[in-house]
Amino acid sequence: VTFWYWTEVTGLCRQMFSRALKLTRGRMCVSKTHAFVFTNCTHGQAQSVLDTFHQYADTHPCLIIGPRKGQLLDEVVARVAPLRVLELGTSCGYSSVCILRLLGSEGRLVTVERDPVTADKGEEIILVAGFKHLQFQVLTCPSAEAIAGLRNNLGDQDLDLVLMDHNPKQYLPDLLALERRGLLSPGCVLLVNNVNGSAARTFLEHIRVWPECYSVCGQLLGMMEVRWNRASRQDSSD
Ligand SMILES: C[S@@+](CC[C@H](N)C(=O)[O-])C[C@H]1O[C@@H](n2cnc3c(N)ncnc32)[C@H](O)[C@@H]1O
Repeated sequence: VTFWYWTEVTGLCRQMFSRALKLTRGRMCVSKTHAFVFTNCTHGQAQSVLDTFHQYADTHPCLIIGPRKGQLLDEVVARVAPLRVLELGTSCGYSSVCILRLLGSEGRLVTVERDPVTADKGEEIILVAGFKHLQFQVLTCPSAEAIAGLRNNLGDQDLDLVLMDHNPKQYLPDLLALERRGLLSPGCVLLVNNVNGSAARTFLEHIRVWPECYSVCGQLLGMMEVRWNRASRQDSSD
Protein backbone atom coordinates (compact mmCIF):
# COMPACT_ATOMS: atom_id res chain seq x y z
CA VAL A 1 0.00 0.00 0.00
CA THR A 2 2.85 2.37 0.91
CA PHE A 3 4.55 1.68 -2.42
CA TRP A 4 1.28 2.31 -4.31
CA TYR A 5 0.71 5.52 -2.33
CA TRP A 6 4.16 6.93 -3.13
CA THR A 7 3.86 5.97 -6.82
CA GLU A 8 0.57 7.92 -6.99
CA VAL A 9 2.04 10.92 -5.15
CA THR A 10 5.14 10.97 -7.37
CA GLY A 11 2.96 10.72 -10.50
CA LEU A 12 0.77 13.63 -9.37
CA CYS A 13 3.80 15.79 -8.49
CA ARG A 14 5.33 15.07 -11.90
CA GLN A 15 2.08 16.04 -13.63
CA MET A 16 1.81 19.29 -11.64
CA PHE A 17 5.45 20.13 -12.31
CA SER A 18 5.11 19.51 -16.03
CA ARG A 19 1.93 21.69 -16.18
CA ALA A 20 3.65 24.51 -14.30
CA LEU A 21 6.68 24.26 -16.60
CA LYS A 22 4.44 24.39 -19.69
CA LEU A 23 2.59 27.45 -18.35
CA THR A 24 5.86 29.24 -17.50
CA ARG A 25 7.31 28.48 -20.95
CA GLY A 26 4.09 29.62 -22.66
CA ARG A 27 4.03 32.86 -20.65
CA MET A 28 7.72 33.55 -21.39
CA CYS A 29 7.07 33.05 -25.10
CA VAL A 30 4.03 35.37 -24.98
CA SER A 31 5.94 37.93 -22.93
CA LYS A 32 8.86 38.07 -25.37
CA THR A 33 6.58 38.22 -28.42
CA HIS A 34 4.49 40.96 -26.82
CA ALA A 35 7.56 43.03 -25.88
CA PHE A 36 8.99 42.82 -29.41
CA VAL A 37 5.72 43.75 -31.12
CA PHE A 38 4.90 46.51 -28.63
CA THR A 39 8.35 48.11 -29.01
CA ASN A 40 8.80 47.78 -32.76
CA CYS A 41 5.41 48.28 -34.40
CA THR A 42 3.81 51.58 -35.32
CA HIS A 43 1.07 52.06 -32.74
CA GLY A 44 -2.38 52.54 -34.19
CA GLN A 45 -1.59 50.65 -37.42
CA ALA A 46 -2.97 47.11 -37.53
CA GLN A 47 -0.88 46.12 -40.56
CA SER A 48 2.31 47.27 -38.86
CA VAL A 49 1.38 45.14 -35.81
CA LEU A 50 0.93 42.07 -38.04
CA ASP A 51 4.17 42.75 -39.96
CA THR A 52 6.06 43.05 -36.66
CA PHE A 53 4.61 39.71 -35.50
CA HIS A 54 5.85 38.16 -38.77
CA GLN A 55 9.28 39.69 -38.32
CA TYR A 56 9.51 38.19 -34.81
CA ALA A 57 8.14 34.78 -35.82
CA ASP A 58 10.75 34.51 -38.62
CA THR A 59 13.49 33.97 -36.05
CA HIS A 60 11.76 32.98 -32.79
CA PRO A 61 9.40 30.27 -31.59
CA CYS A 62 5.99 31.86 -31.42
CA LEU A 63 2.41 30.70 -30.75
CA ILE A 64 0.71 32.76 -33.47
CA ILE A 65 -1.04 31.14 -36.44
CA GLY A 66 1.35 33.12 -38.70
CA PRO A 67 1.07 34.62 -42.19
CA ARG A 68 0.18 31.46 -44.20
CA LYS A 69 -2.74 30.41 -41.98
CA GLY A 70 -3.44 34.12 -41.52
CA GLN A 71 -4.14 34.33 -45.27
CA LEU A 72 -6.70 31.52 -44.98
CA LEU A 73 -8.29 33.31 -42.06
CA ASP A 74 -8.40 36.59 -44.04
CA GLU A 75 -10.06 34.85 -46.97
CA VAL A 76 -12.74 33.31 -44.71
CA VAL A 77 -13.46 36.55 -42.81
CA ALA A 78 -13.73 38.51 -46.09
CA ARG A 79 -16.08 35.91 -47.62
CA VAL A 80 -18.31 35.35 -44.57
CA ALA A 81 -18.46 39.08 -43.64
CA PRO A 82 -19.48 38.11 -40.08
CA LEU A 83 -21.26 40.39 -37.64
CA ARG A 84 -20.40 38.30 -34.57
CA VAL A 85 -17.12 36.38 -34.25
CA LEU A 86 -15.91 34.17 -31.42
CA GLU A 87 -12.22 33.35 -31.11
CA LEU A 88 -11.11 30.66 -28.66
CA GLY A 89 -7.40 31.14 -27.82
CA THR A 90 -6.35 34.82 -27.87
CA SER A 91 -2.69 34.39 -26.93
CA CYS A 92 -0.79 37.53 -28.06
CA GLY A 93 -3.69 38.86 -30.11
CA TYR A 94 -2.27 38.13 -33.58
CA SER A 95 -5.34 36.37 -35.02
CA SER A 96 -7.63 38.82 -33.17
CA VAL A 97 -5.97 41.71 -35.04
CA CYS A 98 -6.24 39.74 -38.33
CA ILE A 99 -10.00 39.34 -37.78
CA LEU A 100 -10.73 42.83 -36.45
CA ARG A 101 -9.08 44.64 -39.35
CA LEU A 102 -11.47 42.91 -41.77
CA LEU A 103 -14.72 43.34 -39.81
CA GLY A 104 -17.29 45.84 -41.02
CA SER A 105 -18.36 48.76 -38.83
CA GLU A 106 -21.10 46.61 -37.19
CA GLY A 107 -18.78 43.63 -36.63
CA ARG A 108 -17.75 42.56 -33.12
CA LEU A 109 -15.19 40.04 -31.83
CA VAL A 110 -15.33 38.15 -28.55
CA THR A 111 -11.99 36.47 -27.86
CA VAL A 112 -11.33 34.01 -25.03
CA GLU A 113 -8.06 33.32 -23.21
CA ARG A 114 -7.85 31.23 -20.07
CA ASP A 115 -4.46 32.49 -18.85
CA PRO A 116 -4.87 35.96 -17.25
CA VAL A 117 -1.26 37.08 -17.90
CA THR A 118 -1.55 36.11 -21.57
CA ALA A 119 -5.03 37.66 -21.89
CA ASP A 120 -3.68 41.03 -20.65
CA LYS A 121 -0.83 40.95 -23.17
CA GLY A 122 -3.20 39.98 -26.00
CA GLU A 123 -5.64 42.74 -25.11
CA GLU A 124 -2.85 45.32 -25.03
CA ILE A 125 -1.70 44.34 -28.52
CA ILE A 126 -5.26 44.59 -29.86
CA LEU A 127 -5.50 48.11 -28.40
CA VAL A 128 -2.04 48.99 -29.77
CA ALA A 129 -3.31 47.95 -33.23
CA GLY A 130 -5.89 50.72 -32.90
CA PHE A 131 -9.06 48.80 -32.03
CA LYS A 132 -11.51 49.97 -29.37
CA HIS A 133 -13.42 48.08 -26.70
CA LEU A 134 -16.57 48.84 -28.67
CA GLN A 135 -15.28 46.43 -31.35
CA PHE A 136 -13.94 43.60 -29.20
CA GLN A 137 -14.03 41.98 -25.80
CA VAL A 138 -11.44 39.72 -24.19
CA LEU A 139 -12.92 37.13 -21.82
CA THR A 140 -10.35 35.81 -19.37
CA CYS A 141 -11.53 32.31 -18.48
CA PRO A 142 -11.57 28.76 -19.88
CA SER A 143 -13.58 28.39 -23.09
CA ALA A 144 -16.31 26.26 -21.43
CA GLU A 145 -16.97 28.99 -18.88
CA ALA A 146 -16.98 31.71 -21.55
CA ILE A 147 -19.48 29.78 -23.69
CA ALA A 148 -21.76 29.22 -20.69
CA GLY A 149 -22.13 33.01 -20.26
CA LEU A 150 -21.75 34.06 -23.90
CA ARG A 151 -25.41 34.93 -24.50
CA ASN A 152 -24.92 37.90 -22.13
CA ASN A 153 -22.08 39.17 -24.31
CA LEU A 154 -23.83 38.59 -27.64
CA GLY A 155 -27.29 39.90 -26.80
CA ASP A 156 -29.80 38.50 -29.29
CA GLN A 157 -27.24 38.06 -32.08
CA ASP A 158 -25.77 34.65 -32.90
CA LEU A 159 -22.26 33.81 -34.03
CA ASP A 160 -21.46 33.87 -37.76
CA LEU A 161 -17.83 32.75 -37.39
CA VAL A 162 -15.94 30.78 -34.73
CA LEU A 163 -12.15 30.41 -34.75
CA MET A 164 -11.00 27.50 -32.59
CA ASP A 165 -7.30 27.82 -31.82
CA HIS A 166 -7.08 26.80 -28.16
CA ASN A 167 -6.90 23.22 -26.90
CA PRO A 168 -7.87 20.64 -29.55
CA LYS A 169 -9.23 18.32 -26.83
CA GLN A 170 -11.73 21.05 -26.04
CA TYR A 171 -12.94 21.50 -29.66
CA LEU A 172 -15.77 18.95 -29.49
CA PRO A 173 -17.17 19.81 -26.02
CA ASP A 174 -17.05 23.51 -26.93
CA LEU A 175 -18.79 22.97 -30.27
CA LEU A 176 -21.54 20.92 -28.59
CA ALA A 177 -21.98 23.60 -25.91
CA LEU A 178 -22.26 26.33 -28.57
CA GLU A 179 -24.95 24.27 -30.34
CA ARG A 180 -26.83 23.37 -27.17
CA ARG A 181 -27.00 27.00 -26.11
CA GLY A 182 -28.24 28.09 -29.55
CA LEU A 183 -25.31 30.45 -30.09
CA LEU A 184 -24.54 29.58 -33.73
CA SER A 185 -26.35 31.30 -36.60
CA PRO A 186 -27.59 29.03 -39.43
CA GLY A 187 -24.64 28.52 -41.79
CA CYS A 188 -22.14 29.63 -39.12
CA VAL A 189 -18.56 28.92 -40.23
CA LEU A 190 -16.15 27.14 -37.88
CA LEU A 191 -12.46 27.62 -38.63
CA VAL A 192 -10.58 25.01 -36.65
CA ASN A 193 -6.79 25.02 -36.28
CA ASN A 194 -4.46 22.07 -35.64
CA VAL A 195 -6.90 19.36 -36.74
CA ASN A 196 -4.04 17.06 -37.82
CA GLY A 197 -2.99 16.07 -34.29
CA SER A 198 -4.54 13.18 -32.36
CA ALA A 199 -6.07 15.58 -29.81
CA ALA A 200 -8.61 16.76 -32.40
CA ARG A 201 -9.67 13.16 -33.24
CA THR A 202 -13.01 13.18 -31.39
CA PHE A 203 -13.92 16.49 -33.04
CA LEU A 204 -13.16 15.10 -36.52
CA GLU A 205 -15.08 11.87 -35.83
CA HIS A 206 -18.12 13.88 -34.75
CA ILE A 207 -18.00 16.02 -37.91
CA ARG A 208 -17.77 12.89 -40.05
CA VAL A 209 -20.69 10.99 -38.48
CA TRP A 210 -23.04 13.96 -38.93
CA PRO A 211 -22.50 14.92 -42.60
CA GLU A 212 -26.00 16.41 -42.78
CA CYS A 213 -25.10 18.85 -39.98
CA TYR A 214 -21.57 19.85 -40.96
CA SER A 215 -20.13 20.53 -44.41
CA VAL A 216 -16.36 20.45 -44.60
CA CYS A 217 -15.57 23.31 -46.99
CA GLY A 218 -11.81 22.92 -47.01
CA GLN A 219 -8.72 21.80 -45.15
CA LEU A 220 -5.25 23.28 -45.61
CA LEU A 221 -2.14 23.64 -43.42
CA GLY A 222 -3.92 21.77 -40.59
CA MET A 223 -6.77 24.24 -40.61
CA MET A 224 -10.31 23.08 -41.39
CA GLU A 225 -13.29 25.14 -42.48
CA VAL A 226 -16.65 23.64 -41.52
CA ARG A 227 -20.10 25.06 -42.23
CA TRP A 228 -22.74 24.32 -39.61
CA ASN A 229 -26.25 23.54 -40.73
CA ARG A 230 -28.68 24.21 -37.87
CA ALA A 231 -31.78 23.05 -39.76
CA SER A 232 -30.30 19.59 -40.37
CA ARG A 233 -29.22 19.21 -36.77
CA GLN A 234 -32.77 19.94 -35.59
CA ASP A 235 -34.24 17.57 -38.18
CA SER A 236 -31.92 14.73 -37.15
CA SER A 237 -32.65 15.11 -33.45
CA ASP A 238 -36.47 15.20 -33.97
C1 LIG B 1 -2.01 28.63 -30.14
S1 LIG B 1 -2.43 29.83 -28.95
C2 LIG B 1 -3.54 30.90 -29.83
C3 LIG B 1 -2.85 31.72 -30.89
C4 LIG B 1 -3.69 32.87 -31.40
N1 LIG B 1 -4.96 32.43 -31.93
C5 LIG B 1 -2.93 33.62 -32.48
O1 LIG B 1 -2.83 33.15 -33.61
O2 LIG B 1 -2.42 34.68 -32.16
C6 LIG B 1 -3.54 28.96 -27.90
C7 LIG B 1 -4.02 29.79 -26.71
O3 LIG B 1 -5.20 29.18 -26.21
C8 LIG B 1 -5.22 29.27 -24.80
N2 LIG B 1 -6.09 28.18 -24.32
C9 LIG B 1 -5.84 26.86 -24.27
N3 LIG B 1 -6.90 26.17 -23.81
C10 LIG B 1 -7.87 27.09 -23.57
C11 LIG B 1 -9.21 27.02 -23.10
N4 LIG B 1 -9.77 25.85 -22.80
N5 LIG B 1 -9.90 28.15 -22.97
C12 LIG B 1 -9.35 29.36 -23.30
N6 LIG B 1 -8.08 29.51 -23.75
C13 LIG B 1 -7.36 28.38 -23.90
C14 LIG B 1 -3.75 29.12 -24.40
O4 LIG B 1 -3.53 29.69 -23.13
C15 LIG B 1 -3.04 29.84 -25.53
O5 LIG B 1 -2.78 31.18 -25.20
